Amino acid sequence: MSTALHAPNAPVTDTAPPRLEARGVTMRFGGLVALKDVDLAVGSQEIVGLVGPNGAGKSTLFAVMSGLLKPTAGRVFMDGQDVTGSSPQKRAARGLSRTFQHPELFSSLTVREHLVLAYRMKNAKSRIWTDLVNFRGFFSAPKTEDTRVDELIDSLQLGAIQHQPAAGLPLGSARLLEIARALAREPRVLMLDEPSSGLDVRETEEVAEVLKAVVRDHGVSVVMVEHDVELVLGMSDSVHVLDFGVKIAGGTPAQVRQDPAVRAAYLGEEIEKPAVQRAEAEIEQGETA
Ligand SMILES: Nc1ncnc2c1ncn2[C@@H]1O[C@H](COP(=O)(O)OP(=O)(O)OP(=O)(O)O)[C@@H](O)[C@H]1O
Repeated sequence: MSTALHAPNAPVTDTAPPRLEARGVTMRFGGLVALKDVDLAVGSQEIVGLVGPNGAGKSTLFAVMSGLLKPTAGRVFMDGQDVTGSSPQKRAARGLSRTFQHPELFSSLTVREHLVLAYRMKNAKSRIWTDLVNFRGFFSAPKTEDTRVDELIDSLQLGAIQHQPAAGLPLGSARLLEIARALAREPRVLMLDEPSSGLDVRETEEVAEVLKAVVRDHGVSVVMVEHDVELVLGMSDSVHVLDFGVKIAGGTPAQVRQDPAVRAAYLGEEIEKPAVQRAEAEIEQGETA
């Protein structure tokens, strides 16, 4: 069964500023330039993929955008508001939610309880502590909370395991739970750190399908760091490629797939030699023969 979810975000017109934007971001760690003058924008209900070889600067850009790191230069904006100096908590209050590469779940709480807790963090903070000492007071939840949690469980296809404790969940389910938990906070932008890490092909496909449905049903924007290039190219509206801290390409998956610099630097393919170079090489070979 699939329940239509109410989109928590008001529709945004085409002229609206990006939901999340990095502008001219440079990050230095001592003498090392981890990011150099990088731009990246995440529009309304857009899926944006960020890829690049190891050490390219993806995690650093993620940290700058989520507020864990303050850039050496450049700015970060949410809906046109400068949030460069804002903490991760303040950005969360503005509608930024993120997952981590290694799901950080409470082993004894059930799948459903994780979502109830996350929902209350956003909507009813004062109830969290009374419920925790009130013998699983989670069960006396108000209707709107139940409805919202049911919607998330349905949307992320967690129904069959909703009463299981997080301990012992397969990694694919744990990742879906992490995404559901991030969505329970009703974000405008969801940042995903390696959503397919450690998953097999079937689980990766499942996560990709669920993510596409999430964007459609929740009206949320997604930006993800991901090593699985095919996954990113297959599901993103736009893809950005970092190499040695520099953004070497950005565009639609088709544009990025064809980009010679990406193919050379990232996909390990040689750029086809221009005709002149080929001719020169042939002459050289002829002379030495
Ligand atoms: N806190 C730090 N202090 C010093 N150098 C750092 C720090 N964080 C990252 N770096 C360096 O910055 C560069 C970019 O690292 P980053 O982790 O952002 O790359 P990445 O693209 O996420 O790599 P990976 O795919 O391996 O996770 C690397 O050379 C890394 O060693």
